[in-house]
Amino acid sequence: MHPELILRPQQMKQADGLTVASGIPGIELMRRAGRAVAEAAAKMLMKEAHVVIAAGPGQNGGDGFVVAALLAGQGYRISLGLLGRVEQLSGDAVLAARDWKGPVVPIDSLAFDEADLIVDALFGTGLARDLEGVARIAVERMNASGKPILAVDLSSGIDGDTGQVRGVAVKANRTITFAARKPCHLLMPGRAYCGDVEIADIGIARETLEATSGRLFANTPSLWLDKLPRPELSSHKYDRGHTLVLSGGATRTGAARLAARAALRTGSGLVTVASPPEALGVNAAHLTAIMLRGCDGPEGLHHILQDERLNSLVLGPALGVHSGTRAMVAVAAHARRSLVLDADALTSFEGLATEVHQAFRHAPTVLTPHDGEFMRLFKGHPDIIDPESKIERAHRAAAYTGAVLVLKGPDTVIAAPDGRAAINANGTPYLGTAGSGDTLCGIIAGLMAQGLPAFEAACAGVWIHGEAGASFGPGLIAEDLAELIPGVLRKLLT
Ligand SMILES: NC(=O)C1=CN([C@@H]2O[C@H](COP(=O)(O)OP(=O)(O)OC[C@H]3O[C@@H](n4cnc5c(N)ncnc54)[C@H](O)[C@@H]3O)[C@@H](O)[C@H]2O)[C@@H](O)CC1
Ligand SMILES: Nc1ncnc2c1ncn2[C@@H]1O[C@H](COP(=O)(O)OP(=O)(O)O)[C@@H](O)[C@H]1O
Ligand SMILES: [K+]
Repeated sequence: MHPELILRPQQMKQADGLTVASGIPGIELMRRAGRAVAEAAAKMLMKEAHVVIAAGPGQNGGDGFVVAALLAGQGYRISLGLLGRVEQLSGDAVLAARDWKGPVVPIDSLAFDEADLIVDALFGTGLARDLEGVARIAVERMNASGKPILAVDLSSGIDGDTGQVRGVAVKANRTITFAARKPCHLLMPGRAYCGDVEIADIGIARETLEATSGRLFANTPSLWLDKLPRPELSSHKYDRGHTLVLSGGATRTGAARLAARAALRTGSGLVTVASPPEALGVNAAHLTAIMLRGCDGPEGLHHILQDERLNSLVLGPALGVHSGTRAMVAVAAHARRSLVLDADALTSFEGLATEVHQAFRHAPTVLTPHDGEFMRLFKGHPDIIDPESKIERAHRAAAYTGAVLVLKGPDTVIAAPDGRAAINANGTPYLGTAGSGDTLCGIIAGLMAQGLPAFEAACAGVWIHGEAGASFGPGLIAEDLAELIPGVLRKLLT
């Protein structure tokens, strides 16, 4: 299985162009695109149903004309409204419009609430500004109709690159996109606006997509499954790594134990919680398979790390926001072990991002901020926090720090300093529960302990975490997550 490539709108345009240059005319691509949409529409419809098609001024509108002609040929009743005038069409849309022999009405005279199905062919990847005036009203009327909506390529009003709403956007039930998904199909809120997304093959070769894509992927197992650790017959626990998780003080120990248990469940051969002296008692009372060591501040950590077998560290959950935590991070980075930094380890650097500039380029390091932690860490760095694209923000932060960035949320983006990135979409809102992020740290560290490189460990960790949460659903608490990991791994590995 190849990893699923995600193409940004500009790259898709380039892939279209290369395909045309290779001998497939643009109108042929458009006919194939329209046919895929018409087939999907037909499956949603009863005989002689009424289909209302909203066509835009560009090539997305051209697809709409193809759909109209094909569905009319199959006996469906078609109303087609155009934003703009037929004489203003350009490119392949001119040819597509000629295939449609029925009337073309102004878009504001379409009766969306009389439709059995609305086909949204207003805008696709060429959306260039916020929707206003007639276009905006048309989208608002489509949404208000309550009728099922099938979007062509993407929901009109959604920015293909960022997934953001440009003024207003169509709430589609389904989307048929072409050749590859675009970032907006995975990033929020675009993912919610596009509904169920299906990729239609219109004859653009995999090599063409590879040549134009910028190493952006959907985070699915095909991206990392071949690298997932599988213990060999002869292997013992010392071959499977040793994860060290730093605990907070006596009243803040749960986060470390959640991470530690997740690392153990993910297959780290050994896991140790390193605890401040005053919290040893409470940690001891709650740990069984996981080992425990006293660790007094940065010097304590430095001392423990003399043991070379400790090859993967988690620092941050409930560690406290202060200079001591910054000093621990410095010790850990200097020790050049695999490292996951989260929560307080990130927030302790609020406004001090220059201290982590290129700090992590020497060893596999993963930073796992949610949006709030990200904004705090990179405060004063508009070049990193201002881009509208979440992918761009993660890319820039990864390049700045030398670490793999896991920018969390319903659309977690994982970006490596070398330019690779993946968008995750398998989670569930039930993962938004106290301690869920601590568990994620443990999964990623546990995978790195077993030798997975940082980017693959981060991607696999985010996916496994998402899958575990989704398999449980309502009532999920962080304690459940570690216990759900074996079920997810079993499906992946057998
Ligand atoms: N041969 C081709 O060119 C193919 C094109 N395809 C379709 O073409 C689409 C991309 O076509 P385009 O690049 O023409 O882009 P779009 O059709 O998405 O939109 C561009 C048009 O909308 C106008 N526009 C942009 N933002 C606007 C706004 N806010 N309000 C009003 N007007 C606005 C632009 O001036 C331009 O006329 C894809 O999404 C896909 O559906 C597919 O059929 C595959 C083949
Ligand atoms: N709506 C959602 N859909 C999918 N995943 C989510 C959603 N909300 C939160 N998550 C995930 O849950 C985890 C929460 O982590 P975090 O915010 O650090 O919580 P905590 O600090 O309480 O552990 C992250 O992995 C995040 O991606
Ligand atoms: K559309």
